[in-house]
Amino acid sequence: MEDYKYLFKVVLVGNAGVGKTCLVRKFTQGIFPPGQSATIGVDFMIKTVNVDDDKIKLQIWDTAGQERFRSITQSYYRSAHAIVLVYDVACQPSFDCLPEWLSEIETYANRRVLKILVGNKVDKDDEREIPERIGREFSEMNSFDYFLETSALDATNVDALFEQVATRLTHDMKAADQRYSSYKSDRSASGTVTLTDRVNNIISPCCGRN
Ligand SMILES: Nc1nc2c(ncn2[C@@H]2O[C@H](COP(=O)(O)OP(=O)(O)OP(=O)(O)O)[C@@H](O)[C@H]2O)c(=O)[nH]1
Repeated sequence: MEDYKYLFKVVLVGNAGVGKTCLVRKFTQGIFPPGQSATIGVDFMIKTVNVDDDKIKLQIWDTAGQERFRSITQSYYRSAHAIVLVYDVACQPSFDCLPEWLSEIETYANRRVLKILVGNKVDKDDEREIPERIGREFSEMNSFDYFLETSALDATNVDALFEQVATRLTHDMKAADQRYSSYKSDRSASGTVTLTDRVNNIISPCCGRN
């Protein structure tokens, strides 16, 4: 039997060059890759983290930001439990493209997907073009579940980003499991179940965010 409680798929999207691959490699391998080349299509890495006392496996999909790969990367949205939309705090065009990415997420991802906005490269303080306040306002106005500024170079908030994703998804999943268990025990106690009970209560244990 596999040694983990849940497996979650996390998909990183955003313009080319914002640092998606570096964030993933910093988190999964602890390195900031020198001379990182552009991602071709999609790549993935796995890391197991602990949430409470449970082992949670994160399958992290790193997508290519380049326009020519867009149709490939779109097919990864549907099965994502969480989508991390990344921009570069020192690159205004990467922030200006966020509405375009959001509309992709709305079109292709599940309605209940966890959405996180990340402003990367905060180590480039002198070159910053997007103040933190503007990023936070954008995330609030567009119903992101949370917002973080990170640096894959100096590791600021990199672990925190993925740990928060794992924690939030685990808690959501446990709550769904609990509702499912109480639905099952209500059903066995009453012997029958009405159509309204089903509509109100049924939650599959494996569909917390699917
Ligand atoms: N200063 C700084 N540079 C970074 C950071 N993260 C990534 N970079 C640099 O930004 C460039 C692009 O990084 P990638 O991780 O390849 O970006 P990407 O978003 O995966 O790009 P695509 O694969 O083309 O979509 C590289 O030169 C990295 O060294 C960071 O936190 N700080």
